[in-house]
Amino acid sequence: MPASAIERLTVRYGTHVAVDDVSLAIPERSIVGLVGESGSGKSTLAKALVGLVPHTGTVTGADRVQMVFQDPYASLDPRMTVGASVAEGLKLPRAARAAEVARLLTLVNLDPALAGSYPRQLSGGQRQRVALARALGPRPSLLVADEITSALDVSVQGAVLNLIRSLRRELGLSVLFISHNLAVVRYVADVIAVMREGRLVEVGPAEQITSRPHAPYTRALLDAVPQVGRTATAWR
Ligand SMILES: Nc1ncnc2c1ncn2[C@@H]1O[C@H](COP(=O)(O)OP(=O)(O)OP(=O)(O)O)[C@@H](O)[C@H]1O
Repeated sequence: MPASAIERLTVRYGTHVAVDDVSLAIPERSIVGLVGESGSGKSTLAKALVGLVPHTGTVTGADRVQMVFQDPYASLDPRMTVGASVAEGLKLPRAARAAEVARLLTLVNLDPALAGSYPRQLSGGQRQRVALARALGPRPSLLVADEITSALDVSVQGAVLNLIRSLRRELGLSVLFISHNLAVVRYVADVIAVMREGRLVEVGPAEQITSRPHAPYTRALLDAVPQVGRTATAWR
């Protein structure tokens, strides 16, 4: 049984159909990469999955879902310490919170001493780790990561991708990983879904989609990333 399933999902903004009759399963403990150009409907699909936009069709298995966004600066309150931000979503007695915050920061490979820092004192990569620690607080079974490496320097993108893979392994998380960058998606995902103009063009194992795509559109996306292999190797 999949961790989460989207069936015949349609989202309209006025007369514009942003997501058009999309069905997609996210298997347990797997990372599904959703790739497509800007405006193809990826974020809208994610928002519908977590219940942020009205839609038709059904979504199952998204009751324990958390979402992380592109810009950690925007998602973290600049006036709150890292520790307070991470603690915010925890349903724990006050006395137990500090230990849990330290556990969560350690889980995302941050020094627990950073709990006393403010977002402005951290690098972009560290801020994105804090956003992840905050999302992991409520112990989600499904994580939706929407362009979470797009605002980061290439030099730290790989570390965040490796973190997503290790969180899946250690916590048994399922992940919907959204990016316009096929090289990034290929590195992190088990399954790749390709989206164009609100529709799914094709879905399959990452290896097949990136080596033997069926759709001409996927081939064009691949051709636009000539260094896929080399980039992925550089992140290891
Ligand atoms: N709140 C909104 N109101 C009206 N139209 C919207 C709204 N949000 C998105 N759209 C439109 O819906 C379509 C899909 O947008 P969406 O943001 O889901 O795409 P995306 O693939 O995530 O692209 P990007 O990576 O640029 O965010 C686009 O045509 C966009 O202009």
